[in-house]
Amino acid sequence: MKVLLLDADRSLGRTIEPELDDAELTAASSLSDGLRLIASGSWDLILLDADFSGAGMEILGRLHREGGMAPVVLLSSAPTMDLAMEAIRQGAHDVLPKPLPRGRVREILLGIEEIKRLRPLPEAAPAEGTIVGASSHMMGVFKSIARAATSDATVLVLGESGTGKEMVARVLHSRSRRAKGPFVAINCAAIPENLLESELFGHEKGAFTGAIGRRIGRFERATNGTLFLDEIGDMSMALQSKILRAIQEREVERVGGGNPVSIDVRIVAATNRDLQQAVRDGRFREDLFYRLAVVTVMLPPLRERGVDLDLLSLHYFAHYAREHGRPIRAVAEEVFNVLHRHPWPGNVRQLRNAAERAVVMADGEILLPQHLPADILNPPEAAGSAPAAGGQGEPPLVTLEEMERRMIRRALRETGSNVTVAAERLGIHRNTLRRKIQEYGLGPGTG
Ligand SMILES: Nc1ncnc2c1ncn2[C@@H]1O[C@H](COP(=O)(O)OP(=O)(O)OP(=O)(O)O)[C@@H](O)[C@H]1O
Repeated sequence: MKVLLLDADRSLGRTIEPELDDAELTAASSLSDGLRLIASGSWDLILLDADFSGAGMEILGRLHREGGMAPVVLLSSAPTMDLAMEAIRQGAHDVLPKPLPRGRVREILLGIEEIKRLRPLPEAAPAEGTIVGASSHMMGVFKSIARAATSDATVLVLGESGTGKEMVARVLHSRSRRAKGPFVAINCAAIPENLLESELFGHEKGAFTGAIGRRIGRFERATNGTLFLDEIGDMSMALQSKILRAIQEREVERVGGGNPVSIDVRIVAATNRDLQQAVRDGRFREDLFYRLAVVTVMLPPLRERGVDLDLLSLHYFAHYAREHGRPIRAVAEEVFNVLHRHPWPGNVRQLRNAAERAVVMADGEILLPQHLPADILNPPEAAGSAPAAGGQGEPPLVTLEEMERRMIRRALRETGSNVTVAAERLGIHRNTLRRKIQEYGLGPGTG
């Protein structure tokens, strides 16, 4: 970064030098030098004394009119409200009193750097229901979906809450030969056990107290389509047997009913529980497990998906900017650093919610870290000291690849993107670091 200081007081340069880090300072103390330097260089920041040869405000106004790209910070040993307001009207980036408050110049430089490193929002929105992802794990998921969609095989979708299990079920349906048929979803954990059976299989009139008419169950309603059994791991053993029977025999019996009704339904089941452990513990029928898991799709938690976090957040920032009519056109790089530090226990659902809240808070064209919800800006793992190994408060495990990515981001941030120094601090050769920066897409301008 190149900083130009226009001030008659030559000692000011020495005062701010320690705050410049890697930035390069050029100073001018006379008007002619100042004007020549302004015209000659492309500056990242201009620090301009309001009294500079009696022409500070005039220079500011001229830079503004000429549409100079460098932000100008006006310095004044006697700042007043009128001066500050006039300076802002004339396009000043900021107004600082002299002597300069310690640390302010560094803050301004960091802010400029942050705003310069932006990622544009995608303009075109993918079709509703598109699963966003480009990580190698998600590529595997897409392949499984593509293969499974062309058959009637039962699919078991596994993953933590909010990882997109229902989305996968819907895509499986919409890409299958049953796409024109119904997609019927039922959350087995949300319906009380005594009602679940008649919800699934239906009941005849008078089957039990309150059964005033015949009711068609979800299995029957999904005929020629797909039945999505969500949270299947929470079902009682008795109902598990009935589901197994329905799948095996391809027919259901309504509660209190006589003749079995044949069904032509494709089953997709999902759970956020460890079903194999449930089988070992005797809480889930092994035969049903194998019936359901003809094809298994495993959705990784968001914190392990690396590049998907960036794609998903850009996707949802753009989505909500359109929905709420916000003119956001880009996102500051630091926003992604903050998002990558968060453990995302609620996975994509939580990210989606955070993205909407950030968009609503954003008041300009650029979405900045301060627009993110407070719980995301201050992740629990950053607070307090490291808990004992295996303790409850321990941050969740992430892949080594994700850990490496985070450490590289941090090293780059803390060294102002100085690859040589960052490589030294990471204990690797700078060529290795350059390669990794490319691999992870962390370089400036690489998006
Ligand atoms: N890969 C993705 N691309 C775009 N949006 C996604 C993706 N994964 C999840 N979402 C969004 O996140 C939210 C949660 O997804 P979904 O309901 O499919 O998760 P789930 O695993 O079924 O959750 P639960 O276990 O709590 O039922 C939805 O709003 C969905 O649109």
